[in-house]
Amino acid sequence: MTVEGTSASMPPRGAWTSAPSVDRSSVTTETEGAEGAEGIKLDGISLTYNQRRSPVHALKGIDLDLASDDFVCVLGPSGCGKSSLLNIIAGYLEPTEGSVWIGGTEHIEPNAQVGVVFQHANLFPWLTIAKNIEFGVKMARLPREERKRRVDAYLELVGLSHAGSQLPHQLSGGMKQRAAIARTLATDPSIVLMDEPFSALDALTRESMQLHLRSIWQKTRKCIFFITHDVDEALLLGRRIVIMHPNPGCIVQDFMNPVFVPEGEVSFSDARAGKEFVELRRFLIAQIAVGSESGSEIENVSRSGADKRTALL
Ligand SMILES: Nc1ncnc2c1ncn2[C@@H]1O[C@H](COP(=O)(O)OP(=O)(O)OP(=O)(O)O)[C@@H](O)[C@H]1O
Repeated sequence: MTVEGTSASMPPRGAWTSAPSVDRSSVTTETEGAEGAEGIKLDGISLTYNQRRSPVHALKGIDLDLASDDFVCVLGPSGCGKSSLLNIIAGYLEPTEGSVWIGGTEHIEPNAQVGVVFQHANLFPWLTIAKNIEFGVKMARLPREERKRRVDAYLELVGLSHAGSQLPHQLSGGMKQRAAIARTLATDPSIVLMDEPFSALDALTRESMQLHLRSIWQKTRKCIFFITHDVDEALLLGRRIVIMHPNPGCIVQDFMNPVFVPEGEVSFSDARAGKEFVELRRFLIAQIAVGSESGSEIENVSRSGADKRTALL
């Protein structure tokens, strides 16, 4: 596949979705969500925030089908509605129009099927890492042995078996974020929503977290909806990539990632150096820039992700 220069013109859709390096056999292409698959189906989602001065049309006509084992990375300029969409899938926000289907059931409020990981770990500072992870599992009212088994399993999965008895302040930023991921996964959600989970980490820790997450996904095969501003991160992690544009927020690209590298095949640094990776990165940056220009009006009034979440919760 060749992506020319930094032109934002779209390549033929077929060339992106039939990339030979990607196995689409388990990816939902039909509207399975409403019929019983455990993925997500977004059906005509629109969202308008009713501000006092003028309404903000944050999302319009979003249709998306995700398979139960999809790892989709969502890219787009600030203010294009990524977090709003995540909050709707989580059940924190009600869409103005449209519906969310998970496992054949309309999803209208937060429940244990959907786990969320935010930019900051938000661990309880007075609980050990093991107790933090156990917290969500306790809510599920599982027997004590099962809780312990889960906590141990998820500590191991995120590489924190040695740190279960420590308090959050004794851990590095990356370890805290791994603990937050373990806490979410331990409740066994079928869908994991991640809103820029690594953006507060330094470059080295971030890469190590990316490796961890890819490995976790390959072991658990959960459906992951991952928002990022980092094009490289999307290309390294996402088996599928969605690009949104603002004003109002909509999906302009949705394709299987032709440069996705399964664990153990090529290192991230080798993957990044690949010709196709470089061309695709350039193309995606240009795509995002086009959205950024068309959405400059919205961008000016965009509030920080943290503010919005505080306002919502
Ligand atoms: N609670 C709110 N009230 C009013 N407008 C909001 C609210 N939350 C978000 N918006 C607006 O909705 C639009 C989409 O915002 P959203 O946060 O979903 O975008 P985003 O792509 O996640 O942005 P970023 O990448 O900066 O986090 C923006 O114009 C934003 O200002």
